[in-house]
Amino acid sequence: MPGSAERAPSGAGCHPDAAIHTRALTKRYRGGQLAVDGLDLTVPRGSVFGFLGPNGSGKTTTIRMLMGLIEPTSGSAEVLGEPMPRAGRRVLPRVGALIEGPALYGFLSGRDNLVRFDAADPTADPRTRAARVDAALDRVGLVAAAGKKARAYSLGMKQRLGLAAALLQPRELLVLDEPTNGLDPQGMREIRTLVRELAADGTTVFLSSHLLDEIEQVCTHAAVMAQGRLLTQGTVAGLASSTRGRLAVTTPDTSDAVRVLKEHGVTDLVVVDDRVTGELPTGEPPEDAAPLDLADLNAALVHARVRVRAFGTERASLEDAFVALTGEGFDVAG
Ligand SMILES: Nc1ncnc2c1ncn2[C@@H]1O[C@H](COP(=O)(O)OP(=O)(O)OP(=O)(O)O)[C@@H](O)[C@H]1O
Repeated sequence: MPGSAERAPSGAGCHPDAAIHTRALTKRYRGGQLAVDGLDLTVPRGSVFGFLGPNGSGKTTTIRMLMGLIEPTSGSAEVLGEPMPRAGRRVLPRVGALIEGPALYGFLSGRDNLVRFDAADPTADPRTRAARVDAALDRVGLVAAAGKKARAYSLGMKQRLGLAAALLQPRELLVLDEPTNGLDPQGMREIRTLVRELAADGTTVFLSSHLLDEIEQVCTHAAVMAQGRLLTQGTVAGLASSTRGRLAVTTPDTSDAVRVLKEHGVTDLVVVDDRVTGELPTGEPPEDAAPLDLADLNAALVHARVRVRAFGTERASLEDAFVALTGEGFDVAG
């Protein structure tokens, strides 16, 4: 189906290296709302992929299409190399999902909730159920609280129990919709640690968030959505480095510093009080390290007898990248 506005370089067909691959995926709700507009998304296997966008940008709608919960209006989606929703019965057992909070029975203990989830899975052998449940509780750090009623759990514990349910079977892909939404900082940290651990075991994790900070802390890759459209996707380091940090030098010898920096190709120099900032020459900085010539630059300043109090780059964040992409801050209501 050759579309008109395709940007993905690869042709149609199977994408075995991608955990998720969509092509021109579009959802228009019955009321006319275009929630997802021509989405070309590629989530590499083994990545921790952050699906980022303000409220209402189409993240949940995308996830619901990927999981076969709603039909796309047009376009296609592959999950673990298989077309969705068509191959749902084959694909979904290999995917653990936590969407819009877990459905828990408050009057049951954490352990009994998991027993109930496991029993609802026709492929799960009842003879090994207890071992599976214990392993899942252990995985999310809920062994000590396993006997407590779920309604007495904190929100973070409930999220962890939901994750445990998703982890009763080995999964190739975890899809988490806003997993830290509503959690306190401690709960957020716990979920992030868990995501990192799961990813370290080789599970691909696809998580949506409206928190840039969170994506930056746990994700290797990210895609940025706004108003149903994909603004960009790539490695987190790459996205941030496309908005490079400025060089900043603190010195009492500002005019000498400006001269030396200019000689070394630094541009757009600005002096404010005892601080000189400028754009580093565009070389080919490695994705996640400081540009190569930083040490030489520092040495050159010292050699020219510029007294340097502080020297470094102001690190560009994903937030800077987002602002550069959209020209606006991140807290945009949908
Ligand atoms: N069932 C629905 N019927 C009509 N419009 C909908 C429906 N669900 C979502 N929308 C609209 O589609 C757009 C995208 O919503 P979606 O929930 O996918 O965004 P989101 O990025 O996940 O945001 P949030 O984090 O707030 O859930 C919004 O404008 C929303 O109002």
